[in-house]
Amino acid sequence: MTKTDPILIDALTLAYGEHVVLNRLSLAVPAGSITALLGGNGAGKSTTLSALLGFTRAQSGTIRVCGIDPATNLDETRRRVAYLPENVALYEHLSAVENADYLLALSGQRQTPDAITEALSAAGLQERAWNQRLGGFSKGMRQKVAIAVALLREVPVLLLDEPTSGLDPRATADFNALLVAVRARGTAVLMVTHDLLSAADIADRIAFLEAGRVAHEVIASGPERFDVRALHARFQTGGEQVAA
Ligand SMILES: Nc1ncnc2c1ncn2[C@@H]1O[C@H](COP(=O)(O)OP(=O)(O)OP(=O)(O)O)[C@@H](O)[C@H]1O
Repeated sequence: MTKTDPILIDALTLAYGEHVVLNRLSLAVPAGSITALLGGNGAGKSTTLSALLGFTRAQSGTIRVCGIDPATNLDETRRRVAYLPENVALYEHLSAVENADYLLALSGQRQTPDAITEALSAAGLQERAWNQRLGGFSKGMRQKVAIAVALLREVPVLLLDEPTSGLDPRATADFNALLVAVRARGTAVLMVTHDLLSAADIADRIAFLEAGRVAHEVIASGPERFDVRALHARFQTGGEQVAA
């Protein structure tokens, strides 16, 4: 953990009423890296994202997005963050290009039509879909529009909540390839997921959230990838047997 990491959480405690969800949670995501945040249902993964987005306030501890406290400087934080929820919210009656144009305008980061189609292409959306209304789009196609907008915004921080849930293996592989490209641009990526295969394939670090804090963290070393069976076993036993 260094002070310059774009995502920095230190000793964060967050409770809903009496229910302590995050208990002195510490987590850092360096620039140009992907961290997968794993944990059982209700472990506090989405709450962590919510705190980073400034939607939910912690009781104590430190949270910084590119050095900015989301709790006190929401606008500056959101300018630096792209967030993909599990079900991306886009405008059904607008085309892919119009959605991108409108969302970029909302964030004050408008781009030329050429730049938009280039980003949709880079995100893997086929040209025939660029000017179609979103009504008939699959979940994978919607994710591509959303990630194209994130690419165009050139944000230093990307937060994802279960991005591959409901995607078929091919769409998942395509999406993961996009995340790898986003990482190569220097973005800090924090991905909440139950998809152990994707985490093993693309994450640089995997953090296990238990009892409101990171109970275990594994870091990929060189070309070695994580062992999916060992990640799975971690969920079964809560043991310490995960190796990179
Ligand atoms: N707005 C809220 N008010 C009260 N309790 C909440 C609120 N949001 C979440 N919680 C509770 O906080 C705990 C953590 O929820 P959270 O959604 O962060 O878990 P999660 O790890 O993302 O779970 P899942 O894998 O099921 O999505 C849960 O017990 C949940 O019921």
